[in-house]
Amino acid sequence: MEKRNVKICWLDPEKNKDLLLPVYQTELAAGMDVRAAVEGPYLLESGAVHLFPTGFAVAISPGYELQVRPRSGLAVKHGVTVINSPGTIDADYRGEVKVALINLGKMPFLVNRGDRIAQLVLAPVVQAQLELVTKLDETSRGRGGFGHTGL
Ligand SMILES: O=c1ccn([C@H]2C[C@H](O)[C@@H](COP(=O)(O)OP(=O)(O)OP(=O)(O)O)O2)c(=O)[nH]1
Repeated sequence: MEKRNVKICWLDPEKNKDLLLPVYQTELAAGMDVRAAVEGPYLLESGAVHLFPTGFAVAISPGYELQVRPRSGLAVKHGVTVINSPGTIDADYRGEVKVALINLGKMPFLVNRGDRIAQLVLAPVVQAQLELVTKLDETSRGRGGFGHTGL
């Protein structure tokens, strides 16, 4: 599989030396699991949103983004997901990578330091070059959308 360099650094290496870098759990996994750098256990109440630290920053190649996506196990078993999924880490961002979780489940969810809370997917990006025109070409769909073909 094609690999692309992503520079990563701990923001406070001394404080975070107990944490592991994001890792692909299987050979062909698309996402690297990312761990919570919370200082102690954090209880995410039902219905609550919290921005979790990861303790690291990255530098991605131009033309790529890192997407912050939910882990399906957390979503299905506990209703815990990434509220802005897929979160976008821009190639020019040098701040701490953060994970915004929401607890859509009925029970509070405990996040411990080092828990795998989301996954990061490196994805290519193409910027749109907008061309302002007065009329668009016609298509058979036209303006139909939002279920106009039926459910
Ligand atoms: O889940 C996320 C989403 C974003 N970011 C960081 C990296 C990203 O490059 C930056 C800005 O994200 P975005 O463009 O989605 O946020 P915004 O609300 O539009 O803020 P800004 O005005 O800073 O672009 O915040 C994260 O750490 N985690």
